[in-house]
Amino acid sequence: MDPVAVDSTTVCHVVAIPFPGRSHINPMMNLCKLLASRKPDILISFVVTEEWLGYIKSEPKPDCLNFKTIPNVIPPEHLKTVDFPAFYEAVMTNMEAPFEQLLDRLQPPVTAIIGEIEVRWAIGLGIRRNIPVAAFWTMSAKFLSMLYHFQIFAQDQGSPIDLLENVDKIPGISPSSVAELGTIFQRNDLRVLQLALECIANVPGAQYLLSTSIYELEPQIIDLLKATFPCPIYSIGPAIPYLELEDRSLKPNCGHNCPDYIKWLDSHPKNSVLYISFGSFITISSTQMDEIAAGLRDGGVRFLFIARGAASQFEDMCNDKGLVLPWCDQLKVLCHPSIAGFWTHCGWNSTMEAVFAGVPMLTFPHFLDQDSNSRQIVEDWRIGMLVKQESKEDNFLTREEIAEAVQKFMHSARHEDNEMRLRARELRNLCQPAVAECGSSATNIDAFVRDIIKNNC
Ligand SMILES: O=c1ccn([C@@H]2O[C@H](COP(=O)(O)OP(=O)(O)O[C@H]3O[C@H](CO)[C@@H](O)[C@H](O)[C@H]3O)[C@@H](O)[C@H]2O)c(=O)[nH]1
Repeated sequence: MDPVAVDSTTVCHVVAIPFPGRSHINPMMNLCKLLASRKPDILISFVVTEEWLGYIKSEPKPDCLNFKTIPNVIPPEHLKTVDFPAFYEAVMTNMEAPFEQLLDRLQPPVTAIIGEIEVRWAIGLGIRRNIPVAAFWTMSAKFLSMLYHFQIFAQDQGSPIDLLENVDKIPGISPSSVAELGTIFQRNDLRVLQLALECIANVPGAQYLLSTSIYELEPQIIDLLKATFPCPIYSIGPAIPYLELEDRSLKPNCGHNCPDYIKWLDSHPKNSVLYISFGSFITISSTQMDEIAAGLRDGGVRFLFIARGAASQFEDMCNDKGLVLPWCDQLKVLCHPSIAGFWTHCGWNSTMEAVFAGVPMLTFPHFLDQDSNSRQIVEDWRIGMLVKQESKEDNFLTREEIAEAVQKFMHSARHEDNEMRLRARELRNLCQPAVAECGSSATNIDAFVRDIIKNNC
């Protein structure tokens, strides 16, 4: 890595420490790019493991941002989902010491830390070292509020799952969200939830809280969080790569530099393609993947399917109807005019990208916050439909169910005057101005930069 160039205009040295995972590193990097775009003389050290540096070192980054590494003290990426609770635990326990040693070596001295909330030790370390911490949350404001109020309520009361069975009211949580918490506790590993609650319990020790939501999207919840936490809260979302949408090589009809999948999208009519991706983290069983492939074929809709490691297995199913790829530039795909809808697992980054692009969603939640995001999409914002009303144990879809669901969804999503599509456009028109000059998120980013410089640099 290049030594950091520090010149006389450097005013502030911020260290960013994301949770090691694509859907955490991406929004943290997007936040850093936003900070750099508003204040190019800020100095940012972006800390990842050596393994992660290998994945991201060639990605574009602002000049004021430098990658810094700690050793690979956690299990490798390819083993992450084999035992996620053990991976999560390792992040909580193994990364702090090497991070602190790195902190001692960084020059000029660090003036603020942007620490992801799920990196449990970041806030405590900041308190111990007298370095202010901005706690960074990569999920919805609603999910943060639910978990925070639940852990306050649950303190010293035994097993959370037993607690939820006998309660219909928890201060700060609406009765419908208490029911949602029940589903979340049933569907997820209790060790992971326990660790997530421990992380969230630390938030009141932070000097600042950065939310990747947009104020206009969750105004009441963000106001509730402001009344709950002692520190200032800045909703700066969406933390997605909208600054890069201007890249000519990924626009429709962009000529010879264009990736083949954008050319393929260019060749199809407006609102005609279903985009399918289940994020960077969850593993879909091979049996379920086979059903998805067969259901898409039988459903007869045009699709672009991101199958990650399994992509090569499904190429044969495509004929002239679809394209299967391991990965793509998701926001650019979602913003392409030929995309009619997005079949998603409801990760928060994907949700925000679809909202930003004004694309309706077919929801298929699996893990942690995804049930809650799905409810927001389908019930609160009315910009999507659930792929199947699943029972508590069964989140499996047959090919017949898939064929029927994608046909029904596409029938609605492709029509300009369909209510779900109109609502998605309305929400886009509410959210895109937030990132424009003087919009709520742009104003909050400026306020955050001003505050950390005024208070800490
Ligand atoms: O072909 C692809 C597919 C995905 N992505 C990106 O991968 C990320 C996926 O993130 P997300 O939609 O949040 O899904 P997960 O990877 O599953 O995210 C985990 O982390 C999120 C943030 O904490 C949680 O909301 C999710 O539930 C959790 O599974 C996004 O930045 C996408 O743009 C691509 O760039 N190309």
